[in-house]
Amino acid sequence: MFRRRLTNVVPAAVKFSHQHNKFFSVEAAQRVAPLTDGLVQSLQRIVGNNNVSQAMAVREQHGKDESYHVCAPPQVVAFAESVEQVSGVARLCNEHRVPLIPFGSGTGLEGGINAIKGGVCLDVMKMDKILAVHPEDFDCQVECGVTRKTLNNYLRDTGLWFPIDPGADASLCGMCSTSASGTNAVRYGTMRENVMNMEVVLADGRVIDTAGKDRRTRKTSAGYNLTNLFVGSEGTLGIITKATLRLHGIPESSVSAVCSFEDIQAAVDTTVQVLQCGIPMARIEFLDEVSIDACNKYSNMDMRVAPSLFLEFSGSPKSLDDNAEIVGEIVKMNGGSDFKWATDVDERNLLWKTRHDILYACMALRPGCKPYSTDVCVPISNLPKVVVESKKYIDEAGVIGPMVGHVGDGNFHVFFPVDQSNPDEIKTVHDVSVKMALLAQELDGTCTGEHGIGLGKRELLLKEFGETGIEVMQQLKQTMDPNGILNPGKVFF
Ligand SMILES: Cc1cc2c(cc1C)N(C[C@H](O)[C@H](O)[C@H](O)COP(=O)(O)OP(=O)(O)OC[C@H]1O[C@@H](n3cnc4c(N)ncnc43)[C@H](O)[C@@H]1O)c1[nH]c(=O)[nH]c(=O)c1N2
Ligand SMILES: CC(C)CC(=O)C(=O)O
Ligand SMILES: [Mn+2]
Repeated sequence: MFRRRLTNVVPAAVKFSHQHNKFFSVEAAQRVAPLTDGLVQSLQRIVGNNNVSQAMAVREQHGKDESYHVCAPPQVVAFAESVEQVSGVARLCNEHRVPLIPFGSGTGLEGGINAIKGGVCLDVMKMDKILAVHPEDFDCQVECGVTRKTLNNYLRDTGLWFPIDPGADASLCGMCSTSASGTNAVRYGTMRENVMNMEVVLADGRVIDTAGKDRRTRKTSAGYNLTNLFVGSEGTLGIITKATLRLHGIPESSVSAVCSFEDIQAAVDTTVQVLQCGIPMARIEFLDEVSIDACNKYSNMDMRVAPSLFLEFSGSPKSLDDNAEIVGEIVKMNGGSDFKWATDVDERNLLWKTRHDILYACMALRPGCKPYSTDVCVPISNLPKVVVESKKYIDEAGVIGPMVGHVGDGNFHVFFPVDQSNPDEIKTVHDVSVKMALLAQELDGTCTGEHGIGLGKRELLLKEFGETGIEVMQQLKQTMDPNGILNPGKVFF
């Protein structure tokens, strides 16, 4: 049979292995078996001719996310329009032992969609229907391509919203697959707490509902928790085609504020004390002085350039006043000042848009660079130590590393703007990132609170779980995907 060779044109790139402390080229990992014309034709039969593309521009667009990980294009991109098509593509790839990579909105930060072993990228964004909203039960069901902003626009007149808010307008099933969260997690939890059920296509094309068909209960004791097995599985165990999500009532009133501190210790101590007092914060986000400076420039703001907290209170007007007063006292006790209140909706939206755009503000500090981001999360009482030590690591390494954090969850990020083509630079920031993660792990924390493992944190996962823990995960993977077709090379080596 005639075989067409689809070469993977991958820019010279490096992948760092700290186990062996050396660099090796991603290109080596990219030498993959060619796809047959027959397989491409079968794909066209399943999803339609117009939904299969081998154009280089389309492949490159699907071979990278928003991070510094170098583009690794799939050999072909297929666009699915129904669960039957997703199932057909999975069955085909499984029969032919071809890698299959689910693709949402491509906003991930750990190289989760990069096709490091070639294969078929399955873009599911055309499956974008909001299937049901049950306002009386506070839940809804969406197809995988619906984004969080589309859902919230749709819900606008219901008095309900879906609060999980990664800065990007990500697909809701991509968010399930990375266990995403954001600035509202301190009040509403992460994707884990807000997904009730999912329809998932398995590697061999079978379709399951993780909590049983049409189940949408607040609680369940029925069998194993398959829903939470798939949340955070990063496309390695199945393709999520629908999600049933919890909704929440829009609070009666909200007010936001910014306040600043002399040093980062004071800002983070304030956070810990506020939470320990049991104040039900709607949001509490930390930005260091480098981030504030970047925001001022990018978002045209005039905040004092100092370590700061962005706060939000919500609830009844009376509870807002009471809580804001207590927090004000704690801020003052820690030497904080310069409270700026945002009461009307436009002012509040501007403040949170500034926060959500921070990645782009920080990237503007070094135009042309890409973000390498850290994501450690620790028990709240250990947060001050990890933040302060991390700042020292950044300063010692002499790199640009703005810090921002969902500190109410014990989670924060450093964004390093890096030149993707400079291995020395990547190694320098990687070393800082590993030191931070090891410290967090030592202090009962995790290397990733919300971005996932992808390509970038596989060795840290081994550290976090130990060999037996990883072995159990690999046994699960082997059971569910015996031919290893689903997003190979992610989460584990
Ligand atoms: C500016 C900005 C700001 C933020 C963030 C990004 C950016 C660009 N993020 C990260 C990102 O938005 C988050 O990881 C999303 O969950 C990714 O969703 P996508 O749909 O883009 O998945 P994307 O397409 O990038 O895929 C990510 C992973 O999920 C898998 N996948 C995607 N769809 C799937 C499906 N239907 N079934 C199975 N697997 C699937 C992919 O294979 C891949 O492994 C983030 N995150 C966060 O948690 N908190 C934050 O604060 C932010 N902030
Ligand atoms: C670190 C990032 C790039 C995005 C993020 O998670 C955030 O802004 O909170
Ligand atoms: Mn974040």
